[in-house]
Amino acid sequence: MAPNATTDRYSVLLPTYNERENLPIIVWMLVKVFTEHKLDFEIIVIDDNSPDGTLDVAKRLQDLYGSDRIVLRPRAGKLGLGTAYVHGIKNATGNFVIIMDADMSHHPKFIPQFIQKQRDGNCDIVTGTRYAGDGGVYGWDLRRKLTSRGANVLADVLLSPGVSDLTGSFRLYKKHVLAKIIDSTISKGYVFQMEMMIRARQFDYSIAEVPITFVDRVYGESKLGANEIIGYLKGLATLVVSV
Ligand SMILES: Nc1nc2c(ncn2[C@@H]2O[C@H](COP(=O)(O)OP(=O)(O)O[C@H]3O[C@H](CO)[C@@H](O)[C@H](O)[C@@H]3O)[C@@H](O)[C@H]2O)c(=O)[nH]1
Ligand SMILES: [Mg+2]
Repeated sequence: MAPNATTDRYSVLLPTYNERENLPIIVWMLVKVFTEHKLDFEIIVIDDNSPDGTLDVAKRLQDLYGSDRIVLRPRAGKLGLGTAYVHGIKNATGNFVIIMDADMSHHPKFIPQFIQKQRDGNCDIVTGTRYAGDGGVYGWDLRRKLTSRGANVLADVLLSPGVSDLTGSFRLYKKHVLAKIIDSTISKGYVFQMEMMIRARQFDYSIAEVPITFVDRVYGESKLGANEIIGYLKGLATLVVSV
């Protein structure tokens, strides 16, 4: 079902590190979806001084689409995914914030479903899930599938927040809800997404799920290396002790 037009504004946070091929395509897809559904939006690009010149591409997109639609929030170096969201939300003008990857693994076609779901239940958070309903993952090798499943199961067993995809990062938040959750988080890297759900449950925010298909990137490479996996495990251990 397509959401109706309202005065709502959606701020999309796109963290980028070496995404020069992907950025123009994802931005075009986002503009198309929001325009077709007559929804007000801005796209905030948080680039960490990518060596491949992603920021130059972002500047050209800003010239093309306008600075009310494309907002640049660059940082001086690679400071991690968790803090990129924190940085990106600072000047967000929407009353809703959508967090998603810039490499098209998160397809903008799901956004109207997120919005409809949010409106149906006036939910605080809508989270995409690869691990319920029609959700799924395409293009990952067995090692990556096991890593993702393992990370989810481990977090679920240790912290039980009742969300089927704890490490997913395609989500819609009421902005004041996201700001409050961010204020209470301690994680810096990929574990940030998981901690967000734990904090949301602690604050008793309502969370709805939308099944999504996650398709592995075509251009560029994942930044989730061994260091991030070790960081995830350390972050999880810290959370288990602290919550
Ligand atoms: N600014 C910034 N962006 C970053 C950084 N690290 C990664 N990104 C951006 O964050 C997005 C996700 O990074 P990927 O490297 O493509 O992640 P992935 O391996 O596909 O992992 C996906 O699945 C994980 C769970 O299984 C998720 O936890 C993760 O968020 C992501 O959705 C991309 O847009 C990428 O450019 C960073 O340090 N800084
Ligand atoms: Mg990716």
